[in-house]
Amino acid sequence: MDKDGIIPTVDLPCFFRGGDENGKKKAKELIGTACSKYGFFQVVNHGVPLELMARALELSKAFFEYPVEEKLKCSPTPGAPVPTGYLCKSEPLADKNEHLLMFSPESSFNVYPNNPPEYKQVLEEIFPHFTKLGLVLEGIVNECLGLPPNFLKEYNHDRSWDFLMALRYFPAAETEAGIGKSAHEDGNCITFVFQDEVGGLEVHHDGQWIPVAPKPGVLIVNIGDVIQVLSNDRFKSATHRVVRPEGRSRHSYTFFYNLEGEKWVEPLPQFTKEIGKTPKYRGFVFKEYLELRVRNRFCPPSRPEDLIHITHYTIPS
Ligand SMILES: O=C(O)CCC(=O)C(=O)O
Ligand SMILES: [Fe+2]
Repeated sequence: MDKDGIIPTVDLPCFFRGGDENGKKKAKELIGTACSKYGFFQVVNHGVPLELMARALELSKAFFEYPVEEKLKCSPTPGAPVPTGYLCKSEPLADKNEHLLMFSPESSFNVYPNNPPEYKQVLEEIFPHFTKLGLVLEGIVNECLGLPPNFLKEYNHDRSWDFLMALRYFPAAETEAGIGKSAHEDGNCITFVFQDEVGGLEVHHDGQWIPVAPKPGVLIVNIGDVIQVLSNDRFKSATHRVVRPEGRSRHSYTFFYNLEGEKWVEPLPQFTKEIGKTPKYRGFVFKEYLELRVRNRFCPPSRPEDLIHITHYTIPS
């Protein structure tokens, strides 16, 4: 975040069109600093077609307007790492939103709405653009962390746990706090977000909540807990939340560039013994952490301090 409260924006065309080594170097420097200071940045010229992003938002607005019976036709299939399809979160949960979730178009867990008729096709079309961008940004993060070439790509080679969510946040009433998604950190590797003109995403930095102003076509990128642990806190998984505005719905999409569930996560030797530092986390199997987080979301503990965060694995110093 600059002094004016705007999170850094990075232009990415050099990574898609090749050439321009100077542009690449500049973008990498910006991203490296943003990841260690804030855990958040924004990207433009990211390769995801802008008209597809706009169309996806339009279609999810139409979908979430349908009566609940229609939306429930797209109910979760059991067995997926996280429930796919349509899910509504409202009373008694603090977070008031509804979402539609899908894994990659090849996944047998996906359930799609029949209406609006074009929705499935647009979701299936946009998904691989995020996979591609995830790979590009993972490569940049790999370089910024000074890891051996392709280290993260090889470590995180299985794309079957990546998922995309279309979200609708209910309008807040005049008398309520209007939380749409409570303060949290993302548990995955890298997240992409795009939001409509309503806004509402906020990042916690230096004790303050900083709004991420909506800008059409811009993608917000944030580092998740897995990268924070691997890098032994070199890169930050920042706390963020969504505030619901009064009187109007807010729509967004999030793409979670994830990790396969059986993967072992622990601080890498490059950030511990090779530089004489102690690990800040004990190792864990990724899916165990994910399960604890899913349980948190659907059966929240009565005391907020009992919510599971990555600090669950912290080694006391
Ligand atoms: O809707 C948004 O803008 C962000 C949602 C979010 O933080 C999440 O799904 O983890
Ligand atoms: Fe998040």
